[in-house]
This record gives sequence, structure tokens and C-alpha cells, in this order.
Amino acid sequence: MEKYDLIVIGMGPAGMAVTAMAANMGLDILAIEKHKVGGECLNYGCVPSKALLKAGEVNEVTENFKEFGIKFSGKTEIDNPLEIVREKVNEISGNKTMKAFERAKLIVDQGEAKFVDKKVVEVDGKQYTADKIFIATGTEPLIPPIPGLKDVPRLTNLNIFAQTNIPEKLTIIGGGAIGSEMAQAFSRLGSEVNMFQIDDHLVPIGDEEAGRVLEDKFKKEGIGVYNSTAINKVEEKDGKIIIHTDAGVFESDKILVATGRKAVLEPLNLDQAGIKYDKTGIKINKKLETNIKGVYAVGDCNGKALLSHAAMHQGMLALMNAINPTPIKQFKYDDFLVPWSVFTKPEIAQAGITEKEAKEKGIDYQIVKEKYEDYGRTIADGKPEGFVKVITNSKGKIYGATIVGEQASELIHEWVLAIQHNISMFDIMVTQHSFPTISLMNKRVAEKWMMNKTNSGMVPKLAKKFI
Ligand SMILES: Cc1cc2nc3c(=O)[nH]c(=O)nc-3n(C[C@H](O)[C@H](O)[C@H](O)COP(=O)(O)OP(=O)(O)OC[C@H]3O[C@@H](n4cnc5c(N)ncnc54)[C@H](O)[C@@H]3O)c2cc1C
Ligand SMILES: NC(=O)c1ccc[n+]([C@@H]2O[C@H](COP(=O)([O-])OP(=O)(O)OC[C@H]3O[C@@H](n4cnc5c(N)ncnc54)[C@H](O)[C@@H]3O)[C@@H](O)[C@H]2O)c1
Repeated sequence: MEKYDLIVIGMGPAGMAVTAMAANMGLDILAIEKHKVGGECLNYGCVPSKALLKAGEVNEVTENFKEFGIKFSGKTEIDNPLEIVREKVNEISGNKTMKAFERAKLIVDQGEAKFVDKKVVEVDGKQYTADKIFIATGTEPLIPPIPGLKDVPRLTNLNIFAQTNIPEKLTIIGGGAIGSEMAQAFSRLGSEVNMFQIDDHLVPIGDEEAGRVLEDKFKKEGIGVYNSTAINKVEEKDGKIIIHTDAGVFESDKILVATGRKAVLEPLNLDQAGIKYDKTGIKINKKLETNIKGVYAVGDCNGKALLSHAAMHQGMLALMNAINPTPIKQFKYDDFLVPWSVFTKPEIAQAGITEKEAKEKGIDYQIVKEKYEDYGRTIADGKPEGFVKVITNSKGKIYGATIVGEQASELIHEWVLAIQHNISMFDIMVTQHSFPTISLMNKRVAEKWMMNKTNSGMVPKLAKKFI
């Protein structure tokens, strides 16, 4: 049996992070990928979705030239954006990605890896062993038990980017990250989109007010948003998809299901190795190790955070734990904040807790908010929708930040840094930000927090006395 220092199962962001770092350290690695290197993120997720959103954005900008005093006498025509998306994915998956794994042994597209013992893995009839094993097998789309849905031709993120045409009419089930991003991308490329969800605002894991800003924009762009709407039946008639909902009956050419994810663990044969799991994923401790010493589960498959950066971060932490002989100084995944961003226009981004979570936790908090419509740069750019909202307290401790608006996904990192490293509102306020960047919105919020303190109590009295 071939023996390695470590075996990685699954080559998405989590497995790639472990493999690239371990290869760089000169370790002997075997990485097994049943399908394509890059995993969900590169092949069917983050990358193609962002590329399609970009195509939609380009089309939308062209259609709105007149807002900038520019006449455009032609009309854009949607040709082959999905083909371009696939070309971009191929370009990234080629040498650019594979170079990092030159020093690892890769088994790609030869079948699924499964455990035959605690430290023995089999693929394509051959067995391999290692001291440390990293499971990084991700998730798959979850199809809800809506009557008829399993019997109609469905799109999920696994096949939507393989389509040849932009559908004339598209129904989307789900108003989360995937549903929202795909609704706007397809709508801006010409589809008539209706989206349905059981939650009461878009991007339901986030701040409600931010979800409403996005919903207003979607409605202005002609997207039908049906919140808190039960879907009773889905059927196919004469090649069309008919969806029966509490809000009425709707017909479309295609239906996209984006209703969350599930870990598919049966093929791994985890019971054979005694590795514990439940329906949320593989069970781990804070050090990302399963109940079997030396076997780690990183990324989406442990169900802790369904995000690429979290998957890569977990891969890095678990590898560092695996090579560290001191049991005390081990990295714990929940010592690190997990921000997230949804890449619609406007974008929504979150660091730390939301206002609702602050309320639920009984935290003595205050909200400070700056609107994009009150800042020169965002007005000049024609991007007045949105706000930066910070959950803080009178001492300036920062608990969370929600941003909805242009470049929210970039602005959020200042708040991630602040929360993780205990930087206060005062610190942000006295940090110069270049004018007129959109990031200056962050400083303006901190200034507002300070102004709220200095316009009452002793400060005005003392100022008057000592001026
Ligand atoms: C449409 C869409 C858009 C997204 N956009 C973003 C975004 O903008 N930002 C973000 O942070 N996240 C985004 N995500 C989420 C992100 O894709 C996932 O969080 C990320 O891919 C998880 O990485 P992973 O390595 O844990 O798993 P995956 O990427 O799912 O990779 C797991 C790999 O394991 C392989 N595998 C599974 N079982 C076996 C087996 N038994 N043997 C061998 N190989 C196996 C699979 O083939 C797969 O390649 C998006 C997801 C979707 C669907
Ligand atoms: N920009 C990003 O970071 C990004 C983008 C896409 C996906 N992702 C990741 O992928 C994961 C999956 O995304 P997602 O959008 O599939 O899930 P999600 O958990 O974000 O949203 C699920 C949506 O499905 C709806 N829903 C669930 N069951 C339903 C039913 N029976 N009928 C109607 N609506 C129903 C919910 O109301 C909700 O709107 C997310 O957790 C996210 O972390 C991230």
C-alpha cells in the first residue's frame, strides 16, 4: 500500500489550500478529486457566478448611458455570455491553478475516495494510507420536497452555467446568496425573472434593512420578488415550467433551485473508519479534527460556514494544527471572524453580528449609520443606494457591521479587522482614509459615532468654557 505524509480528499478551496501549503512545505501528499480540481467554487460556484454577474453589469451600464449624459443610438444584443463564462473558468483551471500542485500526487476523475479503515483510503480499487487525512468534500444542492419539483427538468448551480441560451423567462426558488446573484445576472442579460422564497427578505441570513434595499433595486430592474411565499406544486406542460404558489400561478422556460446545500457523505464510507457525522456534516472539534485523531474535516463538509474563504482558512488552520506537536497551541476555527458578501448590485456584506443578533443576545448596543445618498462620491458615481451600519456601544466597541451598496464587499474588511483585533470606532475615526474613496464611508460612520458623543453631556459645555 502506498504511504504518504497526508491524504487530501476533495480538491475544492479547502483541499487545494491544504495541498498547496503542504506541497510548499515539502510534504509527501496524495490529493484525490473525483471530478474537477477547483471544486464547486471554481467550476460551478463563485467564479462562474461572478463572471456572469459582470456580463449582466456591463449590459446594464450600457443600457443606462443616458444617466451620464451619453447618447447611445444602438441596442446591445445578448450573444454568448455563458460561453465566455466557461472560457474564463477554463482559463483559471488550467496552468494558473495546477502550478501550485506540481509537487503533489493527484488522482483526478478516477472515482470517489472512500475509507476502508481509520487511516486507509481507497480509490479506483487501490488503497493508500497516511498519518494525516483531510476530508474536504464540500456540499451539493439541496432540493426541497416541493410536490412535482423532482419530476421537472431543473437547473441548479451544477448545470446552469452549462446552458447555451439565456432563458426568456426564469423562475428561481430561493432568495439567498445564489438566488439573488443569479436573479440579477439573468435579469440584466434579458431574462424575465420571478423569484420565490419562504423567508421574508432577500439574503435572509443578513440584515433585513439591507435585504430591503436590494429588493427595491430588484423591483426597479423588473425582477419579481415573492417573499414568504409557499410553493405548492411544480409541473411541466408543453415544455414550460408551471409553478403554483400562494401568490399565484407562474409560467417560465426554466427553473433554478437555490434553496441551500447538503453534505453528501455516504460515498466516503465514514462508518468504516468510525468517523462521526450528522445531517449538517462531518463532526469536528474546534481544531477541525474529527473524532478520529489525525483525520480532519475542512470546508463546507463540516457545515460550519459555506464559504470559500472560510474553507481555505480552515484548510490552512487544520494543516498547521496537524504539523504542530504542541496540543495546547492549536488554532481554533471559531477564533476567526467569517465575513460574507453577496455580489449583487448593490452588494451586501456582513462582519460580526447583525442588529437582530445583537438584540437577541441582549447586548447593550447602539446603531450608527451613514447613507450612500449623503456622500459626494457615491452621488457622483450614480450609486446612491445603500448604507454602512455599525453595531457598537458608547465606548466604541464594534460588534458588527452591515454594508449594502457599491463596493460593500471591499469596505467590509476594515470592520473585520476592527472586530477581530479589538479596534474601536475612535481608532477608525482617527485613521485617515483617502478622499473620495468609497471606503471613506467607514470613517464617516466613525465620525458620526463621535459626533453623537460630542453633541451632548459635558463636551458642549466644556468646549464653550475653554474656547
Ligand atoms: C453559485 C455559487 C456561488 C458561490 N459564490 C461564492 C462566493 O462568491 N464567495 C464564497 O465565499 N463562496 C461562494 N460559494 C460557496 C463556495 O463555492 C463553497 O463554500 C466552497 O466551494 C466550499 O469549498 P470546499 O473545498 O469545502 O468544497 P467544494 O468546493 O464543494 O469542493 C469539494 C470537492 O470534493 C470533491 N469530492 C466530493 N466527494 C469526494 C470523494 N468521495 N472523493 C473525491 N473527491 C470528492 C468534489 O468533486 C469537489 O470538487 C458559492 C457557491 C455557489 C454554489
Ligand atoms: N457571495 C457568496 O458568498 C455566495 C454566493 C452564492 C452562494 N454562497 C453560499 O452557498 C450557500 C447556498 O446558497 P443558497 O442561495 O442555495 O442558500 P441560502 O441558504 O443562502 O438561501 C436559501 C434560500 O432558499 C429559500 N428556501 C428554502 N427552502 C425553500 C422552499 N421550500 N420554498 C421556497 N424557498 C425556499 C430560503 O427562503 C432562502 O431564500 C450559501 O449558504 C452561501 O454561503 C455564497
